[in-house]
Amino acid sequence: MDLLKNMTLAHWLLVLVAVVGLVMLSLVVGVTTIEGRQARQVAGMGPYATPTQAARSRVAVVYFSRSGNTALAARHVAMRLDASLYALEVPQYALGVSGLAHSALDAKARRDDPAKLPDINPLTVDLKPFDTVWLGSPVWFYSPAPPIWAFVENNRFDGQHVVLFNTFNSNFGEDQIAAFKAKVLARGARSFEHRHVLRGRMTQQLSPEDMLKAIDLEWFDAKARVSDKAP
Ligand SMILES: Cc1cc2nc3c(=O)[nH]c(=O)nc-3n(C[C@H](O)[C@H](O)[C@H](O)COP(=O)(O)O)c2cc1C
Repeated sequence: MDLLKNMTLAHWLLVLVAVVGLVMLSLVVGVTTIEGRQARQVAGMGPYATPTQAARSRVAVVYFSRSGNTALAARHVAMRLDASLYALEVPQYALGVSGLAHSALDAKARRDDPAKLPDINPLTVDLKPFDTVWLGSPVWFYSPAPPIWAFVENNRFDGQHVVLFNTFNSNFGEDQIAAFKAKVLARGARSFEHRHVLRGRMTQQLSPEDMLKAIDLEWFDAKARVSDKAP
């Protein structure tokens, strides 16, 4: 009791800072633990290899994924469309606390200054053989994640139909999708569509199987878009 009575405002502020710090730390550790578990869960699902030149369609699927969910969606789309599949790698966004921090900081930086884009590998893909290009990305800070913006910045889509697809937990900004569409059209695309799958907040998310069911239903079956597969 004496200890409490003798505490000054500075002491209380220190306690507050320590408590806030601990809460933040446990949040970050919680998020990275869940992300790691999910990534391991989806890693082996839906294996897909691009078909040989003769068999493949005129559809490409290019995607970035940090914790594997967009990658699973991309493999699924590619499988349905006999598409060529390309993954964009950004090592500094790897799973873990450091990767999470880099992801968040870079997403914020790009929102503040659209020219701030990360290095992606590959930087370019030969898209000439394709009529339709699907671009996949998680949503970070209400916008497609920086790597897919970097891909659009460094590639052309002349005369192509581009489909942006996103996995996300809760919300994205229509203004960000409109800006992405404008960028894709400015890089030569003839048309643009947006498809998305809501996974739900971290503690109550769709299972990977249910996410794929939602994709089948909402992106393919319900709308039965005829433009997906090249003739
Ligand atoms: C840095 C960061 C920011 C995020 N911001 C959002 C957001 O603004 N809205 C949202 O719905 N989900 C957000 N998410 C969640 C991801 O979009 C979601 O978990 C996505 O499915 C992950 O895809 P991936 O497994 O392919 O990386 C964010 C995730 C990270 C790591």
